[in-house]
Amino acid sequence: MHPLLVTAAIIVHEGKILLTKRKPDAPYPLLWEFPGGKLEADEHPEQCIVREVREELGMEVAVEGIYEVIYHRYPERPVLVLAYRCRWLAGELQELDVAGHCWTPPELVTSFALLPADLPLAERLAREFGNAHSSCV
Ligand SMILES: Nc1nc2c([nH]c(=O)n2[C@H]2C[C@H](O)[C@@H](COP(=O)(O)OP(=O)(O)OP(=O)(O)O)O2)c(=O)[nH]1
Ligand SMILES: [Mg+2]
Repeated sequence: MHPLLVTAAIIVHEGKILLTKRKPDAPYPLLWEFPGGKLEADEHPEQCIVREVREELGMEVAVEGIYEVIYHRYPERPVLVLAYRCRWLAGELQELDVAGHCWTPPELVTSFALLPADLPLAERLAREFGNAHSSCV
């Protein structure tokens, strides 16, 4: 089966990363994830992530670049998650279409009850951002 195409936003602000909680009535309820969602027909993935962050949180973001591409097999179907680094430009954060949010230090992302596809992403964030100030030789 072809994977579902999904975009996700890695938003780093003041050294913390934004995680959102999935709504109780969504698939995989109440798990934590990076804001984002499914690519629509004829939509560029970078437009998709900007739209999803706006719809879910009311925030305007700029896409800085691709961070990671994750292929994961869920029991129902595989997904291909395009995770983009994004910068918060404007707009107050509002929980418009999420059940909660948390700004978390990069090294703690792995301790959240995340969607399974996001684990490698969380580990990479902890490695690359978490010890950025203490691992220089
Ligand atoms: N948004 C998001 N989805 C993810 C992540 N990791 C991951 O496996 N997914 C999966 C879960 C879902 O199967 C799919 C995206 O679902 P979604 O529920 O966010 O899609 P959406 O925002 O378009 O929601 P809707 O319009 O169907 O309500 O991708 C992630 O970090 N962020
Ligand atoms: Mg979503």
